[in-house]
Amino acid sequence: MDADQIDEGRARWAKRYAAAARREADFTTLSGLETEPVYGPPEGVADPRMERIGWPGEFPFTRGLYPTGYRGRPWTIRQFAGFGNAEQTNARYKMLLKAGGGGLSVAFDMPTLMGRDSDESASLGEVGHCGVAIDSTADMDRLFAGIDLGGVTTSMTISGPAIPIFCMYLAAAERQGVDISTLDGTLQTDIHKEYIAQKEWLFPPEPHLRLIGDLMAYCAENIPRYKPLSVSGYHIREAGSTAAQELAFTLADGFSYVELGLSRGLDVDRFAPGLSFFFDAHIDFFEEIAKFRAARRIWARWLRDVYGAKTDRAQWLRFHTQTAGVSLTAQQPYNNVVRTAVEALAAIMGGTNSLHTNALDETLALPTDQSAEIALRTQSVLRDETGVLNVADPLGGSWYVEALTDKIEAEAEKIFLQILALGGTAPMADSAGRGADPATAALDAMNSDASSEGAPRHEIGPVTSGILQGIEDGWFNAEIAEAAFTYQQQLEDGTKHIVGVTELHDTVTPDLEILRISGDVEREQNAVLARRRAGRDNAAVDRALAEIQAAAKGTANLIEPILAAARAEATLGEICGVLRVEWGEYRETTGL
Ligand SMILES: C[C@H](C(=O)O)C(=O)SCCNC(=O)CCNC(=O)[C@H](O)C(C)(C)COP(=O)(O)OP(=O)(O)OC[C@H]1O[C@@H](n2cnc3c(N)ncnc32)[C@H](O)[C@@H]1OP(=O)(O)O
Repeated sequence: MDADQIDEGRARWAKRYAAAARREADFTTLSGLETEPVYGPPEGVADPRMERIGWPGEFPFTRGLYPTGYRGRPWTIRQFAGFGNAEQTNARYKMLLKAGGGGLSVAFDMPTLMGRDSDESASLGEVGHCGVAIDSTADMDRLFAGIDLGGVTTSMTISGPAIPIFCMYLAAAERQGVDISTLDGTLQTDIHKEYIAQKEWLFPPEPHLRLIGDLMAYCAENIPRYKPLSVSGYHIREAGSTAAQELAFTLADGFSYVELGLSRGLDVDRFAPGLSFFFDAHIDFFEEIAKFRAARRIWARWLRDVYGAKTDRAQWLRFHTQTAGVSLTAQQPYNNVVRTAVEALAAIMGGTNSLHTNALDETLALPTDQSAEIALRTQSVLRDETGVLNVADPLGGSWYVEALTDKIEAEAEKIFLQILALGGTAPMADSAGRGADPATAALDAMNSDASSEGAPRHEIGPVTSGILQGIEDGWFNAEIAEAAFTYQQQLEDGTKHIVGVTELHDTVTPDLEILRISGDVEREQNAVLARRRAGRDNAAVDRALAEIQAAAKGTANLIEPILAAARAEATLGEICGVLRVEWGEYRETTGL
């Protein structure tokens, strides 16, 4: 880019910055030096990289979504939490909010994640262990008692039974007197990553995608601020992928949800702002920063050029980050505070919108009050003491970070080509012999005759076709397993290191006191559930379940009937049970 174009860009940014809302705060260094809100190439100097780097707040958003960076608003401190019963978790939420948490994030227990009631035999021994047990709307009432759902953004981490849980949340908000059309928050809902990595699905992919399409349509129409999807790379990375695989698989999943929205006739500028993302912040500081910056750039380009999004908001990639659970060690666990701080700093340098910092004991159990407080304060220290809020994208222009951002983007594009090929889209090199561009190939496929022979599944989108085929073939599993195996070998042959595990074993650190969940939680939850079933209007529940069944057999949007069932205190197991009968359960093909 020549010097004039760069200077025009700087002037454009300065205008937007001046017009944007900013916090009144001190943005000098610790010793009082003034800082600029953003730095760029010296005036009058050309830089060919600027096409890809740009300025904060404008396409391709490599440097962030806002001209003000964190001067406008710091990231949201959003600590993922849930354990035991709804009252115990409610107390933890109040503690987190009092201690400076900016938003809520619900961790559900395994029976809830699998769409089962606490008193089903499959739930035995699991109730309240890895999160909170939610059986029906009354549990949501208890979970958020004393917390105004109209005044807080809540993220709910659940994908298989996301829709019934969402409906219970809406019903609980209604009971608080909140106008549900004003709700803001995020539901994970990302079923692709369940098949690819986390393995908590209920049904085969097609009915799950139908449910997600129903949810996207419902939210775009009725709850415009709500984010019905948090497209998640976290679990892909934690399962052992590389950074580039995490980036590529996650963005491809995101493209697939865009294709789903388009296939339902929805307006991309209306529904795309509801797609948010969730990434891992692993321990390689610079690689992670590059990954986050590349993510924004790739997403903006595909949304504009392939899927036709016109507004900034529809081109924005907004993301939550969690520090890498898999990088924590049971050995010398206090070192985990250091790892988490470095990973959190990478997320911040990468411009995360929301952040969870892991607690030092999370590799052993759910956090205690004390370890949860240290995790939260790790973010407070970074935010309030280190000066990271002063400058947008402070590493932008670094030779290393920009080169790594380009490299990881190129790696992701190679993977997009593989995914497209799995779905039957065969991108061609251009006439000049340059490599195939996956975005162009996807666009061509989108525009091709959907019903033409040899274009399998293009009616659902070229990326979706590839993902579904990759899931069916076990391709994603195999790719992730291969990457995990390579890393494990590198640890064993001494190429890579983990302090306290592969080296430096001696320690004076005693064992940690960890949080243990009493078996009483399960017994009490089951007793409460039995009383609730006996006390509700069972005829109304039966009617609501029959409505769900009828809608599932046809094509009507399922949100309203599931919401009616949630209002009637139908349980999660009952709602999912009806759908299991209609749609069956998914069994994966495994293979390495
Ligand atoms: C591992 C574990 C497991 O598997 O068990 C998990 O999955 S845990 C998974 C846990 N997952 C999560 O917690 C997901 C969390 N995700 C989210 O909260 C969301 O989807 C998010 C990433 C978009 C973040 O939403 P948020 O509300 O916290 O933050 P936002 O970035 O949207 O900012 C809030 C508002 O401030 C505005 N805003 C922000 N920064 C600026 C700025 N500099 N200038 C002007 N306005 C600004 C935004 O546009 C928005 O307003 P407006 O709305 O008007 O634009």
